[in-house]
Amino acid sequence: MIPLKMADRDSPNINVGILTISDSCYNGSATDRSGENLKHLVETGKLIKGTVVTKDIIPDELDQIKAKLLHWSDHLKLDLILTTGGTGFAHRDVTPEATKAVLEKEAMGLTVAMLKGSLDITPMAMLTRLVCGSRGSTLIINLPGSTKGSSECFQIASVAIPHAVDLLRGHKYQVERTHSALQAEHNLSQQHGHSHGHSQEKLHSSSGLPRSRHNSSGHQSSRMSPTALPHPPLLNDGDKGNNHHHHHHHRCHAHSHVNADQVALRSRESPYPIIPVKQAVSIVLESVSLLPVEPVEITCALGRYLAASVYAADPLPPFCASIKDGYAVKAEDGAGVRMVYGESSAGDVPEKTVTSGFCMRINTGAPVPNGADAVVQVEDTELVEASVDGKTEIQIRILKFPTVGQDIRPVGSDIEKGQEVLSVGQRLGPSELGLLATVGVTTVQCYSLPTVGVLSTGNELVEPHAPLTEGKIRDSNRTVLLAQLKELGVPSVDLGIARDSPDTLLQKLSDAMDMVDIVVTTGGVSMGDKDYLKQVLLVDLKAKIHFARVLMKPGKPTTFATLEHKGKTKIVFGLPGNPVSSIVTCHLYLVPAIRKMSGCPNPLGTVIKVKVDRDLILDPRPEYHRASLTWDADDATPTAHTTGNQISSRLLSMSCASVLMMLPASSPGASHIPKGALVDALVIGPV
Ligand SMILES: Nc1nc2c(c(=O)[nH]1)N[C@H]1C(S)=C(S)[C@@H](COP(=O)(O)OP(=O)(O)OC[C@H]3O[C@@H](n4cnc5c(N)ncnc54)[C@H](O)[C@@H]3O)O[C@H]1N2
Ligand code: MOO
Ligand SMILES: [Mg+2]
Repeated sequence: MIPLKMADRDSPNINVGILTISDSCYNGSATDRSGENLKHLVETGKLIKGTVVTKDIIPDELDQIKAKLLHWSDHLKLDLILTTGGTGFAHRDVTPEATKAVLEKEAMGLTVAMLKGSLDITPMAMLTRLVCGSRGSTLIINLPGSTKGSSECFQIASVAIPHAVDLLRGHKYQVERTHSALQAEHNLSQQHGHSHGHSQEKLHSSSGLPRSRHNSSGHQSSRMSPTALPHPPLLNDGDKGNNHHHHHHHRCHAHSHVNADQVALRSRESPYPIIPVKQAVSIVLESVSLLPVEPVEITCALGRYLAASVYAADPLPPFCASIKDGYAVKAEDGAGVRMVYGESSAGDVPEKTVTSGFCMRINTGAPVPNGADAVVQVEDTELVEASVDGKTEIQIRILKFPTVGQDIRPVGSDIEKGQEVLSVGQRLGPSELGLLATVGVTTVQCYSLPTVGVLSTGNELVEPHAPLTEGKIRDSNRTVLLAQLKELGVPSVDLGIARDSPDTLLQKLSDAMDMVDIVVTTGGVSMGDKDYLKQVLLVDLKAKIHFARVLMKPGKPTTFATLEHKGKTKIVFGLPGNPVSSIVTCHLYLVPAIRKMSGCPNPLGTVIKVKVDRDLILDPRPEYHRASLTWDADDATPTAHTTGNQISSRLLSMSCASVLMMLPASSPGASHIPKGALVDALVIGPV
């Protein structure tokens, strides 16, 4: 029996590619059971803590195998490639040969361990020709083609994989440290040196480290120079309203290991499966956790969620209080004439007692004097006799027979002593803050708020105030997202604009990780050769990409990742760059995530039924169609008015939109929604 080793929870996440090499699987005459099984084994996390970043099936062709291995190791910078198939003695079996051709270092130990383990199971194992080794920081392991054989061998190898991956990564950092030192030295000698870009180029040659063919951007440069940390951007307090500043002209000292120059080799199909919105939302909500509890002053607590119930220490009212302006009487005296004997006004303590035949003038909120058991409102009385100067009443007549307790609030009738007035998970709106004030609780335990960094990406972007030169457009996404965060009351950090370069992205993201819990980027997540975000997340930041495509319109390339930074889990939302796509996905994923982290027990937005005001043609993807609402006087259901052309670049389609109509995907039987039909709509703004 092969011992099963559980994946170490603290070990780093391993980015895995699974390559099935088989003519018959490739041409469809066989199903790829082995590849699917390996994927499953990785995903269950029992053997290694890994993510299957990509999976492919190719024929037993030497050149194709080599090209794929090169691409996955040099371009995708995977930690681990598992191949299955093509390792036998058949004429077409060339996987070991292709693997050998790309390896820089062979790992005989892995091969021998797998062979030994397999021989214990079947002597036929002696016919396998598995090759293992490393290329750059990628570990490549050949596994047999059979499901049983490949899973047995993978189990054996898995014991050593995390450590091997660590070593391969560690090697990289060690070289990086050398480079950092060289760069620091270089910076000193240059004093006020030129552009960092040039100095780095120079360093590559002066460091004496080779710039090899397949590691052109790989092993010889620093991730971050310790000598020139950029200024931190401004932290915006959720409710301070100063969130439109950021630092320009960051000097970029990070060096990404993403290979940016192999455009021709980029994937032509996204390796990420398209998942339904519901699943994407679940993944997001499962991946984020409640933030720690902190004491919050009542003056800063608007919009926060309570982490501890609040109880009343005193009853309210604390004394029997009058509900009306009138006279405190003894009910048993009935209607008729009374002598007016003094006054109880709010804030004072009545000194006299009401006795039979007497009453006391009283105001709303004033304590009911001893002896009185009812209040008669002034409207139900008439004046019988006033003092000569008209300043006081001497006698009045009660016109209606009073009942005991009439117009009196007994002690604790609004809030009992010890009563729970606010419970865990409640959002502190204005009224809830009032309750806190009422019960005299000026500091409450609330869940902390996440700090959210907002980064725009794109070479085409300029600041809204900057002149528009040719080929440029103004960055609107950042303004929208920062405003959205302000509306939610969460602190934000304006991370500015990142150029479409892996180095800049890495720099901005690395800087952000120290400052924020969540980074929201827009742009650079689709299929373009300059869409680097996912690669930087995977390769440089060792992030786990939970999903990168969602079946929705707009918002298809929405990307969600988590990464470990200094012992904390950081959340990254890579929203699509199209202005409408970024807003819609912000409402669907970011806002619920923020709500959950801040302690909101039901983080999903409100969905209502709306009536469509015209025929709507359905899209092949489920669509989030923007609309404004009106109400007809005699109809409880609002009518939804489309905001017009729904193309995801058209920001005007968001203007005045208070709901996103959630239209289903078209199907052969249903191509449109008829005028007057009811559809679900997510409320996204004031209605
Ligand atoms: N070959 C494919 N191309 C595209 C696909 C696809 O599946 N295959 N998906 C399309 C979809 S859907 C979307 S949405 C976009 C998403 O693109 P990215 O997230 O990579 O964003 P960019 O390419 O950087 O920009 C897209 C678009 O948005 C404008 N933009 C970007 N940032 C801003 C900003 N801050 N303010 C205003 N406008 C911004 C940018 O100029 C582009 O026009 O990809 C499709 N392509
Ligand atoms: O899905 Mo993209 O978001 O069309 O616009
Ligand atoms: Mg793009």
